[in-house]
Amino acid sequence: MGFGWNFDNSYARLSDTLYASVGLHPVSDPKIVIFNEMLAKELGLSSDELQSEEGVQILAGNKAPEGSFPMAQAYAGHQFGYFTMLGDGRALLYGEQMTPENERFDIQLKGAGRTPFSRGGDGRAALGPMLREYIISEAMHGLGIPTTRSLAVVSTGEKIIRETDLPGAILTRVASSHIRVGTFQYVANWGSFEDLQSLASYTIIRHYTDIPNSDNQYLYLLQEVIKKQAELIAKWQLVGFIHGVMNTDNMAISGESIDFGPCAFMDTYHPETVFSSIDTKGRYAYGNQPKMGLWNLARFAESLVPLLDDDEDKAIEIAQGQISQYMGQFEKYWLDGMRAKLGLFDQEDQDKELADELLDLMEKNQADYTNTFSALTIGQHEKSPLQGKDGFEEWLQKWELRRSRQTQSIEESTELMKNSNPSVIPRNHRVEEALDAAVNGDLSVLERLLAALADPYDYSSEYEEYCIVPETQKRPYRTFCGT
Ligand SMILES: Nc1ncnc2c1ncn2[C@@H]1O[C@H](COP(=O)(O)OP(=O)(O)OP(=O)(O)O)[C@@H](O)[C@H]1O
Ligand SMILES: [Mg+2]
Repeated sequence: MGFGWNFDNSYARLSDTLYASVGLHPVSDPKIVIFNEMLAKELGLSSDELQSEEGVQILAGNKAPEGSFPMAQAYAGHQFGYFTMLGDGRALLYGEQMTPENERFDIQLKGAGRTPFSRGGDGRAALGPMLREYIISEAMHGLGIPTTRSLAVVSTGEKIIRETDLPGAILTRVASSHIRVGTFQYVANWGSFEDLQSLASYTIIRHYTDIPNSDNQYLYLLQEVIKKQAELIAKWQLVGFIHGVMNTDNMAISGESIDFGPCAFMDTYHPETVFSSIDTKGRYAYGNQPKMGLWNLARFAESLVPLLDDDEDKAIEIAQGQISQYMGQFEKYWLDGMRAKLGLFDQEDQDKELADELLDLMEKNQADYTNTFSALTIGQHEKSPLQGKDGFEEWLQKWELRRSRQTQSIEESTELMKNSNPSVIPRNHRVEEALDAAVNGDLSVLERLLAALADPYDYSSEYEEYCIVPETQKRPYRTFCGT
């Protein structure tokens, strides 16, 4: 039956200032480590073929699939506030697969070798971090959060040199596109006005097709991207996800979460939580994510200025007007999500205060964020990390009174909570445990973790072990980037 490749490479039809076509850099002994059969099916691809000898060659970047157009995309970005030229330095885009449902997805290899944008890097990636991206992206998908996906990880059979020698690997990433805020920054800085116009028009056709008949479609694009990011970052906050490296090159215009380098889920609730070893100032701490989203969107708006009005002052004013909507939108998405987490269908003025009081209690008592909500969900308050803590009883009474004031039954409210509060998240110690075992050749731990993460709102006891917080963390959890 063949692989099922059905490429239509629209990005390659744009100006070649946007990308560099690249050759392949074969690896010596590629082997499949993990493969996502469900995703392959959605893409219209044959799992059997892709896992065959020839398929592995394709997933390793040793042989280009039929109809592909291997390229590295150009982009720039603000990294921890500093602007620089970047581009795919270790990623290779095969092209856009058209699915049986006629949807378009980028098929990209991460870790496929050097490109014209590699600067001093080797273009490679290590097995641990690629499996980590696989786990977290699939966990995000399970949680119902827009995200890039992972089709496969193959080991390369080659060592890569970091602080120590590490096994090399390549991730096949699937994304609705890889257009980033940094792509617009690149074109605004180094491309022509026509390049900017064509990238913006292309983005609208690819991601924002519902465009109304408007005089200024680029203004509409700005509006929609702001809304999508407000919604996305609210979702991150609601599950305690910390991206860790929210540089403008890691913000996708589609509204998908992208680049799961040093990310991690928060266990103990605290707004200042940071896991990334390089984020020494806490720029991308949990509580800063909404405003870093705003900062990035301001950079996006700046890139669009030439398209917003012929008069630059007027264009800047228009851009600022849009950017000023973001925080309000974020707060609305967040509060709507928080109401659902608390089993509330309707709205009362005091709801934000009720949620904030619960978060304060968690912060004061170093309570586990996920387990506090799941204990409320199943109504087993004796299991709550806040049980017996000062002020919790009073809070519970207030919450129960609030719940009883709505027309929906307690059963309906509980159902809403079950669909809004994950019982399973990829806890740091579980992710590390799965990675350790996988790097040492035992994939069973990873496979079980992935099965649990596929259905995180399932409150059956099958995966109970993933809800347990370790008694004491040996040392503060740290994640590392770019390895
Ligand atoms: N080993 C490497 N060799 C060459 N370039 C690299 C390497 N590691 C990272 N880069 C480049 O450094 C920049 C920033 O890296 P970052 O960690 O944000 O991205 P990434 O994880 O490689 O990719 P993505 O954002 O596509 O998930 C990117 O341009 C990336 O291509
Ligand atoms: Mg990146």
